[in-house]
Amino acid sequence: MTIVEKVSDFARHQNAVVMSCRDIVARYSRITVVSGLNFSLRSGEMLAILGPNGAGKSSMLGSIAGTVSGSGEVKVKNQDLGRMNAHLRARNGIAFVPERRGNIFSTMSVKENIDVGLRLLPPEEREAQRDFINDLFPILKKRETAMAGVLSGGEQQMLAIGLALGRRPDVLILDEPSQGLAPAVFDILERAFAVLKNKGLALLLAEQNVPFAARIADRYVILSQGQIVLSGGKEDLANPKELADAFLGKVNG
Ligand SMILES: Nc1ncnc2c1ncn2[C@@H]1O[C@H](COP(=O)(O)OP(=O)(O)OP(=O)(O)O)[C@@H](O)[C@H]1O
Repeated sequence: MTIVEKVSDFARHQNAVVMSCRDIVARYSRITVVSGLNFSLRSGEMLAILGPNGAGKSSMLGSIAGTVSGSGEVKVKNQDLGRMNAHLRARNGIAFVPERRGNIFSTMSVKENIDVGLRLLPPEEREAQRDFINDLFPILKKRETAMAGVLSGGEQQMLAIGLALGRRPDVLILDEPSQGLAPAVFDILERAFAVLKNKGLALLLAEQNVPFAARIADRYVILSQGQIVLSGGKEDLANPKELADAFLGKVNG
């Protein structure tokens, strides 16, 4: 491949739709809390799902990742994962970092946690992916023998993301990664997300922290009572306070 072909191949790859979701529904028993959500996500793009407590962000992400009951089409690279369980969705390109780093194993070491993520990769590819994760978050290498449960909140969040990246996903779904973290950690996460976007990952982020989302997201939707009430792009995200005010106004009626 010539350099020109390589560059245009990269550009094509950057623009490709990686995930498309249609008619996403989330429910608990017979109560529907999210319905009729439609969106798509391109390679190298981050979509932020904004909204207050109880808007349905976690339920929406859970329905897409397969951890919350629901329905809808969840296409990743043109394969519909919508009827698969969470485990199969994970094998087919979706990595999910739940709220409060709920995917990490606190009584296992940092290295053992990363091993859990890597186990779905062919053995010969695991060390390169481990190196990638350690380059993204060097603290994970430094603390590899520490128990996950003794890490700081920020370190745990990095581990949760590192674990999720182990299987080299196409889509990384993050539920409020900034929650409870020191602002210094925001910088580390922002840099890491930029690297992941450059690599062509598609990122779906639920956040209540609008200024944090505005630093890294390319587009946003605002969720209220389980429905998208507003959507927009970088131009609105450049003014996170206005957006937060507008969305609180909207949500509050
Ligand atoms: N396990 C559950 N059983 C029943 N209802 C639930 C359950 N989890 C969430 N809900 C309800 O679903 C609705 C959406 O909640 P969800 O947690 O998805 O919102 P959210 O936007 O993620 O808010 P938060 O930021 O507080 O997590 C709320 O009315 C909530 O009470």
